[in-house]
Amino acid sequence: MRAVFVTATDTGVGKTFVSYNLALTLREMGVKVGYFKPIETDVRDVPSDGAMVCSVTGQEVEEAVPVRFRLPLSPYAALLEEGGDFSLEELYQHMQSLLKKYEFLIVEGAGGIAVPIKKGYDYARLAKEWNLPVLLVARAGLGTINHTYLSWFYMKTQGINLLGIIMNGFSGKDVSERTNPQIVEELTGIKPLCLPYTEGGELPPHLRRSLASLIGF
Ligand SMILES: Nc1ncnc2c1ncn2[C@@H]1O[C@H](COP(=O)(O)OP(=O)(O)OP(=O)(O)O)[C@@H](O)[C@H]1O
Ligand SMILES: C[C@H](N)[C@H](N)CCCCCC(=O)O
Ligand SMILES: [Mg+2]
Repeated sequence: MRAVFVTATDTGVGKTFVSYNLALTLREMGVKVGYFKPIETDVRDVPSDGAMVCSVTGQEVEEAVPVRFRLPLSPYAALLEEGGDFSLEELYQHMQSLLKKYEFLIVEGAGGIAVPIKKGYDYARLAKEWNLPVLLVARAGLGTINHTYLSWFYMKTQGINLLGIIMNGFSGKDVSERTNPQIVEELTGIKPLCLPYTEGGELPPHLRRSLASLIGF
């Protein structure tokens, strides 16, 4: 496996947090790791997701995030609102060039797995057509059962290779956190990796190693 697609049950769930910690771990393991966020929205000057993970991989943000939009929207909505266009084929070719340059590539979506990139084309279709195995990031607390199950079920219908489910941001303040992991496992058959809310954004080494083991390192 030379790449992974990091998706989520929604926006703001921790895809970049997970990508950052994965990149850190692979770099520490001596792996030449790259990051690719094909499209980033909500960009004023420098793409924040790209800047965050490129601070670890050492890439130019321009290489990691080729398509940017200003408004905080899905890529498709941003196209409708801001105009312009981009080629999915060119983005795929860019990924191929990055796969030649790096030993492992972390690819991040925008928002959740069903977010539209163009009319009739969402991130599930991109992951499938780009032949990328997937990590699903989910929230830890109340509401995550529904979101996680729906995302898992949708990916199953699309024939996506789901490597793991990461439940992210355990705070100990939400009573549902006690049972959510068990219920998600019962519903999906996948034992989730549970990550705590972590000030500063860098997980402790043992949890970063658990993350890396999900992608075979
Ligand atoms: N486990 C965590 N501990 C502490 N802060 C976290 C954790 N996970 C995510 N965050 C913070 O929550 C916010 C949202 O996380 P993140 O940016 O990774 O979401 P995302 O899924 O990448 O969102 P988008 O769809 O915009 O790409 C960020 O400020 C991030 O630093
Ligand atoms: C702007 C945000 N940070 C993400 N990049 C895009 C989230 C799109 C969500 C679309 C939706 O699910 O309604
Ligand atoms: Mg992100």
